[in-house]
Amino acid sequence: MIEYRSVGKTYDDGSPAVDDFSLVIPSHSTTVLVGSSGCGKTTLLRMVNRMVDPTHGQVLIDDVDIATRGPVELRRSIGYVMQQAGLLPHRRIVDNVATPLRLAGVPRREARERAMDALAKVGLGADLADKYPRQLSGGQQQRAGVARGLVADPNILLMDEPFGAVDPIVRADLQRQLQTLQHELGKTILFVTHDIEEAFLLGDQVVILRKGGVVAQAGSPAEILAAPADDFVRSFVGLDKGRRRLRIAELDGQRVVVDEHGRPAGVLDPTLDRT
Ligand SMILES: Nc1ncnc2c1ncn2[C@@H]1O[C@H](COP(=O)(O)OP(=O)(O)OP(=O)(O)O)[C@@H](O)[C@H]1O
Repeated sequence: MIEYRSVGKTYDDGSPAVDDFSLVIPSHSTTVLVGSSGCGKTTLLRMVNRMVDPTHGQVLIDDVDIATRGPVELRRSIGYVMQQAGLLPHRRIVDNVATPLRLAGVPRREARERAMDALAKVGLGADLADKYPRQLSGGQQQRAGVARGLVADPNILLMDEPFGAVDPIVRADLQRQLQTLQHELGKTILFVTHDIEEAFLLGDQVVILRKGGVVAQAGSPAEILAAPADDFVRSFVGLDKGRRRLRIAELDGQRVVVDEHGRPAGVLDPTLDRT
């Protein structure tokens, strides 16, 4: 479990990126921080591995204040996947993925084997292992970034807009794969995005932020959609545009679900009630 207790961060230039933020992130589930650019998402994410130290308040992991832990040791115990993958250009993919293990003192041969396993887990073939990042597509590089985040088998995985820079089809593929991996691995994932669709797709808990890291609403996607806290949330999740307000209509004896404007969103499938 990760807990933010009344944390704030003011950078040296005096701008308060986060004012007063509290949140509990349950273990073995995915929490998504979502909000517009500059609302403090990255600042909050980086507080968990001490890339950013709060100006006030505490961050606890399993009830231990992480200010009492060495930043280097802490960082090695937490997986981190960033936008643009962040691979070192002059290192082969397998060596990039093995980096967290090598830094932790794992012998070269074992680190390579484990890196190969991690690459397979994210769907990258062994033929890509000895290539350099520039020889891979953007999506493949992101997969390698996820493999590097997972290679040391951390309990916590921080993901900062990891799929932000790839096209929508590749992005959907990466999202599906993360869902499958998480189903299997059950990590505690903290994921940052500005895309509400991605947040609803991946998040068990979704935290909608306003500027200054102010929580507009936190809850499951269903809770947020069923009872948006205010007009800001209603607009942020698209409830004001009619797209998410659905009703049942009959079409040739079939029951279909349509939006406010009558555009079809899907069919009602009674067999799903039993799953
Ligand atoms: N190192 C820094 N020094 C000074 N100000 C910073 C620094 N990092 C972030 N900020 C400021 O803090 C605020 C929050 O930034 P942060 O990157 O946490 O937001 P974000 O929601 O992740 O934004 P984005 O989606 O654009 O990455 C912004 O106003 C930003 O300019």
